[in-house]
Amino acid sequence: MDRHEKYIVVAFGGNAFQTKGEKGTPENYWKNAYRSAEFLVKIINEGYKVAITHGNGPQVGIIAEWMLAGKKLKGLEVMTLDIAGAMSQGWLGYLIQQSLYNKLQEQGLLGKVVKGVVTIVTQTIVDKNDPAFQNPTKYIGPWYNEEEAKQLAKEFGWTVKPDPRGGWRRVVPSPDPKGHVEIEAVKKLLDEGFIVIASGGGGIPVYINDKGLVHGVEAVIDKDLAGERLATAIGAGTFMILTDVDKVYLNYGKPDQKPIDVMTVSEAKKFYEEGHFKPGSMGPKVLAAIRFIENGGKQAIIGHLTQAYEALKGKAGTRIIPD
Ligand SMILES: NC(=O)OP(=O)(O)O
Repeated sequence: MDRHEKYIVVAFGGNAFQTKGEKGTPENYWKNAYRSAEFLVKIINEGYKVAITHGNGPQVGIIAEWMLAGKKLKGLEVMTLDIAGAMSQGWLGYLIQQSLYNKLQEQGLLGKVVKGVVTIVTQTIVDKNDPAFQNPTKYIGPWYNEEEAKQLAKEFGWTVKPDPRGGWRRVVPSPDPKGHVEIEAVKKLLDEGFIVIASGGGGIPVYINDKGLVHGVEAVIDKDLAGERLATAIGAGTFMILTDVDKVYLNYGKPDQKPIDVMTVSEAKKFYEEGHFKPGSMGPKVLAAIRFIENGGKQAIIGHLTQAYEALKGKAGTRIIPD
């Protein structure tokens, strides 16, 4: 596939909305969304056509808990996890959409550099027989202590596991994304000069039946793996994954940890197979980067949200490039 040098997919991690130790108040969500928008504006101002995706792990779990609270207090019905995923796309998409619109407006870029910002409720196709449905691995919602987590598991039939980052959390199935139902709309809007927020939270997991009809399934897809599908499908030259660490590291967290500035896709695969990158953390990010390059992408970048612009210029983050 032809690659468009100036098309870029940017994947926002959790710190785009909430930073460590901070309460999840609306004020904090807005503050962080505006901060994230600021980094994007610098990239947009250089003529990049930007599609944005984002995580939803904490929020989709919180939505599920709000529903359970509503059931307990008022007997309200609980929606399924795919519907909770759709809600999270609206919640987080709205925050990015409005903050980015306002930043572009303030800087006189709206109507000149871009026509507008739009969020697409995006459905991500998975295989309904994906073995991931039998082995929940995706952490969602808040962190608990072991006792609380086990009590909630008993009460609501959840699966809970210790999180390598500390504490215990609910885990749900996370099937491998294949593509997006709305991809042609994403391409059209980008070509027409809109900034597009798509595949939020990895997209709403759906399968397509033998009549070609779409149906939701209960899961949460990894946003970086789904972001790769998006970046490859639109022919983006660059796929940038923004998180809360400055670079990819070998032996991360150990006394001999070593930051990586640049690695070829073969080197990335070797390190991945050697187990340098933790599942549920750097693992899927590096895997998404490997897939992007193997599918014809020019560069994948993994770096800190606040260094997005510098990373795009090769002055920060880790670049994964073809051999
Ligand atoms: N869906 C998803 O991958 O979300 P997080 O990145 O927040 O875990």
